[in-house]
Amino acid sequence: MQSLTLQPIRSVRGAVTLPGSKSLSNRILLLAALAQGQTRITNLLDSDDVRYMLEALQQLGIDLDLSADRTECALSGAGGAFRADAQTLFLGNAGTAMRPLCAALCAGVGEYQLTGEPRMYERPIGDLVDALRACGAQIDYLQDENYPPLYIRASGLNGGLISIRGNISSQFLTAMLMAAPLCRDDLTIVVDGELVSKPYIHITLDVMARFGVQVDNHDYQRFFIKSGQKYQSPGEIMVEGDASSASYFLAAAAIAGGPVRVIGSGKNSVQGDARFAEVLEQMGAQVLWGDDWIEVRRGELHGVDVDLNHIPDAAMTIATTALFAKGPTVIRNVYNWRVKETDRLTAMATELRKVGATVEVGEDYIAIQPPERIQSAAIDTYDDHRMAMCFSLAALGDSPITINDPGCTAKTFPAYFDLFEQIAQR
Ligand SMILES: O=C(O)C1=C[C@@H](OP(=O)(O)O)[C@@H](O)[C@H](O)C1
Ligand SMILES: C=C(OP(=O)(O)O)C(=O)O
Repeated sequence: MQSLTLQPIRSVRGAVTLPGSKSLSNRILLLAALAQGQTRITNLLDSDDVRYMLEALQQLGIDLDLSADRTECALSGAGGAFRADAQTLFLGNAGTAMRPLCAALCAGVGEYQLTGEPRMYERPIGDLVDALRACGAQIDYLQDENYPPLYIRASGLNGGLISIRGNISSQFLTAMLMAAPLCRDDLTIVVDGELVSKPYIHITLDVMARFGVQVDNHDYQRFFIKSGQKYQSPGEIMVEGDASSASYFLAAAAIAGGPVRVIGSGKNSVQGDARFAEVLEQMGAQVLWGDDWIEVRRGELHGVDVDLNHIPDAAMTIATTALFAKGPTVIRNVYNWRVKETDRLTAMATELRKVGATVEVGEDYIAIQPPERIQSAAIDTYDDHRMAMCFSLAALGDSPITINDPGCTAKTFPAYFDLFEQIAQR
């Protein structure tokens, strides 16, 4: 396993053009594949998660033409649900491929095996499978009950009234919503209990609307989708910059100077993670907002006690920013950190302690008391891109920080460490 040692960084400054959003790239690709007409997608993210979606669509017979740098894609939609022969689709550890494809495939015809990396087999999918079975889907678990790999015998989905649990992942509801217009009848989806990561549902509804499908949204608790609506290509569509990827650069600016401007996501962003900058502001940073950019400068940072359920991915960046704040920081309501790329509550606590922080972890929160001085450490990343990226901030202290397996950023941001170096001043 390779490692990367970051020498201490004195300050940061500059502008970063963000790669395309993972959440938007995979939603747009899937809906373009289900739509009538050709879609030209620009600023597509080139990363492992998107590659798995692209490869799956090609295996499903979708004709697509990628530019040499893989950030532009012309795709001819199937004009409805997939009808393919038995296929094994390998989806890595991409939640945004596994969950939405599972539902979309059930809406069509064919037999499919959905597989992935070992960690994917530890990430639950039972709540989605239950909802799909309530619409008549035939899905079998090939190993453990409630987890991939899955075997799907697809013959279309019925409509009606179904409920879905939303307390583990919003991606289950996203998957049902995107498949809903393909159902034989109108579909009403009721969320059973709490819904986590709610802003991602806003992204889903926004992309569906751009492909011509209307959803009646009753306060994110009940959704009605009229059947017979067809996804229509919008012609050309540009992917917004990734707001979760922006968080590392903005946090670096809040800690060590700036200004740093991220370009591609701003006050008009459809992504909930753009609101990460509000948390930095609450901690004492100075934030400027443009339509499609955000700029941050250093402030005297102080710890905060915050519920970050709405921005679970960017919330990890607050955990390492807390190393530089005065006083403790508590991040609450992030139980589902435990079912993502790794158990992020445990991993975060272990690695924060290595650099000298005092950390308390509960079932759904983490409390971080920063150290007097950040200690040099070799950070394990647990095959979790966000562990690697958010711990790069620890190099803004005055000790070198080693990141083990920095290549794991390939999941969503292969060029991360190159861009981070470009804003670093030593
Ligand atoms: O829908 C999406 O694009 C995502 C939803 C979130 O997952 P959960 O809903 O499981 O929290 C987020 O963590 C993930 O990176 C992307
Ligand atoms: C949780 C994440 O990914 P996924 O889309 O696989 O759920 C993430 O990117 O932090």
